[in-house]
Amino acid sequence: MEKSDQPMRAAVLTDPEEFEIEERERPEPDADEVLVKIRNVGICGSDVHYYEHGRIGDFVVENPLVLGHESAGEIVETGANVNGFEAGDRVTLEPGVPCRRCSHCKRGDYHLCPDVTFMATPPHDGAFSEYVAWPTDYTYKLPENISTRAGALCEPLSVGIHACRRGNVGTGDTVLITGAGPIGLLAMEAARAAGATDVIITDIVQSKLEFAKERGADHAVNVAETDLETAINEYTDESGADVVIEASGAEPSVKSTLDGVRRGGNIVFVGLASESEIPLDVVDIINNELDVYGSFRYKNTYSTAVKLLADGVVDVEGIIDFERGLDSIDEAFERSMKPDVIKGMISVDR
Ligand SMILES: NC(=O)c1ccc[n+]([C@@H]2O[C@H](COP(=O)([O-])OP(=O)(O)OC[C@H]3O[C@@H](n4cnc5c(N)ncnc54)[C@H](O)[C@@H]3O)[C@@H](O)[C@H]2O)c1
Ligand SMILES: C[C@@H](O)[C@H](N)C(=O)O
Repeated sequence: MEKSDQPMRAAVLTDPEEFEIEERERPEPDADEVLVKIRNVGICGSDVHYYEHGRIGDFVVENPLVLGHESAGEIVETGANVNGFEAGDRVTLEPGVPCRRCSHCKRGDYHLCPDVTFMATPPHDGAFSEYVAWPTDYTYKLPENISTRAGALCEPLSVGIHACRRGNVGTGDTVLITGAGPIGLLAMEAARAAGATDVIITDIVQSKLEFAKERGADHAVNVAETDLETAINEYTDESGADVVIEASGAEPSVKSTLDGVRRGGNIVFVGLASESEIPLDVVDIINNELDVYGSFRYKNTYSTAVKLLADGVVDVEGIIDFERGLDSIDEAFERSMKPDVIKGMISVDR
């Protein structure tokens, strides 16, 4: 067991586009918590957004903040009441911890808890640091065959799994995924795991579409050059996709979901558009009896993500473009802003 009276290093966002590596007190695990030595943390688009703009909507970085919510590492200490976990266990951390008492939590919709503490969402610190103390009920063991790099990406995979569950993706389905970023690509993995036999993916960056095809998309449509409806009609014998998962957050893409879905099909909105009000043809939704779902974060997906990874049903590590140590976090964030980059990974003890 490591000594817990030593300080730790953390990358702290002190100003827009400025990290400082600070020495901080190492957290003490509470009775129901484990202390985790963080190994890997993925860089998410929301981290990059806070880095660039200092805010996402109503969430404003008012005080220095540790970013990072896609994390995995190794337990080094356990709280007094902890059972079932021990030092040396490699784990992934679900970043949202709810109150466990409100009506949403009690209904099982803990991801909708208004008092959730979500890593790297102001004012709560995230995981770009050497240690994090975390409650065991939001901590998941990684079997031997899952790396902590992959374990960290249980987070965006969870977003994909939840979106597929919301859209009821099933065996033999044709799924249209708009946006081939990390969320779109991992939604594709989740859709395949749920039984989708045909996946059509769109983007406006050709290299991302080529990458999506290498990763198994049946068709990749560059919607900057090709009309989506025409392409979908061609690939689905005029019927449309059973499920559309909007994972770009781009306004034209949000609108085009109605062109891609079949009559009676499902649309799942995952991507967060910069404009929250986007006109959609309600008569079209009624006449075609479409089911339209919002998909917010996830619930009860981490165990599934770990099982899918352990069984080799999904791949997440393949989306990592580059890996950097904590000291190179500025460079990693600058690089993550380039449009052809999919996923940067911080390896804390690199
Ligand atoms: N609902 C949730 O819980 C949740 C969770 C995580 C992320 N998100 C959101 O999901 C979206 C995707 O996340 P990401 O990390 O993959 O982002 P990303 O920016 O890496 O990927 C978005 C992709 O969409 C592409 N794109 C842009 N315009 C397009 C268009 N008109 N048609 C098709 N593709 C287009 C971009 O080129 C990019 O490849 C973001 O809006 C993010 O904020 C939502
Ligand atoms: C769910 C998570 O990946 C997302 N970026 C959020 O902050 O809500």
